[in-house]
Amino acid sequence: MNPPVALTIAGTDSGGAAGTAADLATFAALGVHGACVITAVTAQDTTGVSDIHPVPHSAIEAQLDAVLDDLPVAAIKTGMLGTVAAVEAIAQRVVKLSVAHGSLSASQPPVVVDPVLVATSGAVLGGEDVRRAYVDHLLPVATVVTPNLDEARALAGHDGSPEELATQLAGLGPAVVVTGGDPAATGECTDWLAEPGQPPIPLRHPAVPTSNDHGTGCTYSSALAAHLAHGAPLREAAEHAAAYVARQLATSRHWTLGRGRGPIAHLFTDQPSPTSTKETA
Ligand SMILES: Nc1ncnc2c1ncn2[C@@H]1O[C@H](COP(=O)(O)OP(=O)(O)O)[C@@H](O)[C@H]1O
Ligand SMILES: Cc1ncc(COP(=O)(O)OP(=O)(O)O)c(N)n1
Repeated sequence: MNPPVALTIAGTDSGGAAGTAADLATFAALGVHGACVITAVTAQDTTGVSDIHPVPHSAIEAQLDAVLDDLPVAAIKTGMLGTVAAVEAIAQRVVKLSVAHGSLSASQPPVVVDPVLVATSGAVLGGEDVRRAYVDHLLPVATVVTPNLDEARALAGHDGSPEELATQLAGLGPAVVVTGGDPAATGECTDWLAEPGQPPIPLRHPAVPTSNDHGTGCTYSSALAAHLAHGAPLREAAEHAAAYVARQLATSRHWTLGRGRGPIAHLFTDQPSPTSTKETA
């Protein structure tokens, strides 16, 4: 039987921790064939981002055509998009896909949007115009959006508790997982899941004490997309994704790679692949 296919639309990280390196490794670890559309090339290591080179719009469109015209994509994840043109182009593709599949069709691939705006190192990966484009164009057509607390505040346009922000952003149309919590203070992470029209739910798990966490958000959103590609319902997919991230953080916690915040592990772990409920062509 074929594995499900997931597509990541994201930037590269030359240090191999975040971006498409994290996404494709996570897909593979979770039994999903990964395809990728590169939106930007970054010169990046464990200490920060030193250069960003956006991929020309026509090359992004050509990659999207190549993948979507050929492969049976069961889930899409977006990471660093970097420019307004890229955000708008992806939003238009999602609308086109929903028209092609019929908006209520179960075969419409879920779209996980990780609204990458600022890296943990402080590097700006999407400016104010990009933030606006997410709110106006991509969030309304996404299945689920996975901002960390800073990104949720930026998207909502004000400070607030994670549950308030999750509820507000879910009002734009997608389900929302505001990730993170305050692991250093509480020893626990709380991700808030809000589905449109429903009260937000806290998803709690123990925090792994580590500073090797570069790529954590990318790994989480890819794991979420992988579980959705296997046919898991959203809450279950979110819980499995957090468990996967915790296991990978535990694997890399004593590593001494690089001078800054080291990478989350992308090595294969002994976690069994999820059972797929989807058949693919
Ligand atoms: N120290 C940690 N231990 C366990 N899980 C963590 C830890 N830090 C973050 N997570 C989890 O990783 C996922 C991504 O969260 P987050 O760190 O907020 O992403 P980002 O890298 O975008 O800031 C969430 O499920 C969050 O709860
Ligand atoms: C190319 C690229 N995409 C996304 C990120 C952000 O990564 P994330 O996993 O959200 O968090 P940090 O790596 O910043 O801790 C990135 N840095 N590069």
